[in-house]
Amino acid sequence: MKLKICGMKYPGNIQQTAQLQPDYLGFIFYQKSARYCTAEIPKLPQTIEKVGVFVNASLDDILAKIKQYDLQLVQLHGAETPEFCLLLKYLNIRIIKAFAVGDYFDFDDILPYEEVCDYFLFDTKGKKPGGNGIAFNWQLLDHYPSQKPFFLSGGIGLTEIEKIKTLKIPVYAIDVNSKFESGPGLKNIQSLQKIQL
Ligand SMILES: O=C(O)c1ccccc1N[C@@H]1O[C@H](COP(=O)(O)O)[C@@H](O)[C@H]1O
Repeated sequence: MKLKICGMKYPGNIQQTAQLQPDYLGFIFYQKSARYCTAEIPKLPQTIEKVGVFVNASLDDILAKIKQYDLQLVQLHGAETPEFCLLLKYLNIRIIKAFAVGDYFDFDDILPYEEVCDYFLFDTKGKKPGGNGIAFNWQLLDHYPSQKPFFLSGGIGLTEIEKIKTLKIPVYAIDVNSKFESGPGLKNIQSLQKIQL
């Protein structure tokens, strides 16, 4: 199982987190988030892929951030349409399409995205578009109908990681965020060091 650490904001903290060699580091480009990233991202080891997280951003905005930060993937965490994803795909941009999961989830919703994104991500439906710090009922994924690899996110801490390891669902990567913070965007390195996948 791969690891994405999301919501990075402070250069020194980014460098310390990178030393833990996660597979992905995520940077939030959603202005209303307390984790909104305006930092200069330090040079990272090539094994770490930089993911820009966007919520209903314009194509121009996404392209500008990809260029400015040399992002390898975009995570679309809003109501982006399959047509919008297709536009990005034509530009050779790799896409993680996020879906908010409530008490119920209709997997028909992911079908139009099957051909136009590289990964799915399932996060908890909450008051905010992301970073709510709450887990959803993962058993809803028992009937996952797709072969596409997916990220699991939403309130994942050390206890949740241990539970995820026992699940039968094919989790490609876990995405951790607020449960490993000392403050918004400031990751707690000691807690992150305890992650064992
Ligand atoms: O973290 C944010 O502030 C955020 C804002 C807007 C979109 C996505 C955001 N974060 C993503 O939310 C999930 C779950 O985070 P948490 O563990 O529940 O805090 C994660 O995928 C982040 O990428």
